[in-house]
Amino acid sequence: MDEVTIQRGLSTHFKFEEFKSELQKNAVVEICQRKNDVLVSMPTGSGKSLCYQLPAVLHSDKITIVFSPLLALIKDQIDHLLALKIRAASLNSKITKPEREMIIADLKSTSPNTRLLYVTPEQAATTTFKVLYNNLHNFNKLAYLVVDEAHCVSEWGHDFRPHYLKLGELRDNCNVPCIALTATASAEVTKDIISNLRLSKDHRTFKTSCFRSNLFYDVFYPNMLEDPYKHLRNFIHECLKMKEEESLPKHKKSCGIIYCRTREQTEVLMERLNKLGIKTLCYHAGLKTHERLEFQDKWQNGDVPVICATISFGMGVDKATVRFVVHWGVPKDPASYYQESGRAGRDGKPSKCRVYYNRSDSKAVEFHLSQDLGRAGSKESRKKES
Ligand SMILES: Nc1ncnc2c1ncn2[C@@H]1O[C@H](COP(=O)(O)OP(=O)(O)OP(=O)(O)O)[C@@H](O)[C@H]1O
Repeated sequence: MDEVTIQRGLSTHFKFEEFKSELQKNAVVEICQRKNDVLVSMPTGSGKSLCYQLPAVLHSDKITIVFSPLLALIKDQIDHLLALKIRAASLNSKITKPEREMIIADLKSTSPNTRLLYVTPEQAATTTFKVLYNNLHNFNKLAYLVVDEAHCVSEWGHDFRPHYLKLGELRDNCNVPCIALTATASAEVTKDIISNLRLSKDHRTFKTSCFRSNLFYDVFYPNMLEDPYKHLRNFIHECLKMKEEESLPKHKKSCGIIYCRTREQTEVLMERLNKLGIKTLCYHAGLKTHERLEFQDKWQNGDVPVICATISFGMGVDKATVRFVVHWGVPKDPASYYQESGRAGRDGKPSKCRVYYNRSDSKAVEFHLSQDLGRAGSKESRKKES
């Protein structure tokens, strides 16, 4: 496939006049050739999804299967693609029987309209999926197998998911190129991705440093501050360029996320900030579904600029104008912190990431470290045994 066709596809289907980076372009061009397996390791917000979505759309006679870890993430991707009039679907427990039947009928037809099919690794392990997959493979209808958040295949990854390991089995006797994508892959994780997903020896890698030059990080100790809540309010004013008497930023889209460790913390902090004149909502798994959707919508539309959330908020949140990410308490581990703070500044503009770190948090850090060390130890001993 030539570069002119690819460039035209970028503007026709995705409405972008140029690639976000040279690396994004090179990855897309390589993937479009369908010759090799490809590993894409690029920072949060760098446009990894386009690396497989554009090639998937350009191979208009085939289907791309995307393995993705979370239904919320899948929903977000599908909504985005449907808005661009790209046929994408997902087989999961949340869809109705008629919807499922319609998707399967299309996938079984001689010329399916579906370009991208999203499934979780757990769904990929079901018999229904395997039958469908074999059928598509045998009739040469598959363009790519895409593994999003590929670090989940590795026990060294911060997000290890045992079902991800089984995805490698789908690649046995399969000649469809595999595209693995991740934002956070250490050398160990990269090794595991390559071996667990059985990437070919001559696979191509498109990797860039995880450094985000527009993000500015700092740490404050609440114990040493006169009033941590006012300190946070001043930080919000500064990041959103708000004056004290204003309750909304001038740029309606400017906003921020405050990650808290517990549901209760999100509510307490929301209340405090509202009292201090900052319009704030909360988001956690304890809210009713309709409340969660409503609150996320209000934040997404810019009606409320700040959201206090547990880490369940974030995966799939793709708002370009997040000007700050605060951790009200210590993050779980460095890789999670990179992912979560990476929600900031996706439009490339300067943005801030701040941790408010309590001395008591060090106990939580020690606990997580000892868990990680335990995991690393058991992995080493399993390696020795095998
Ligand atoms: N060529 C492009 N030009 C302009 N914007 C782009 C381009 N490609 C992607 N984007 C936009 O960049 C943003 C980030 O893209 P995407 O969600 O794919 O990032 P990501 O690398 O998957 O990040 P994460 O790992 O955090 O999920 C999206 O809003 C997307 O529409």
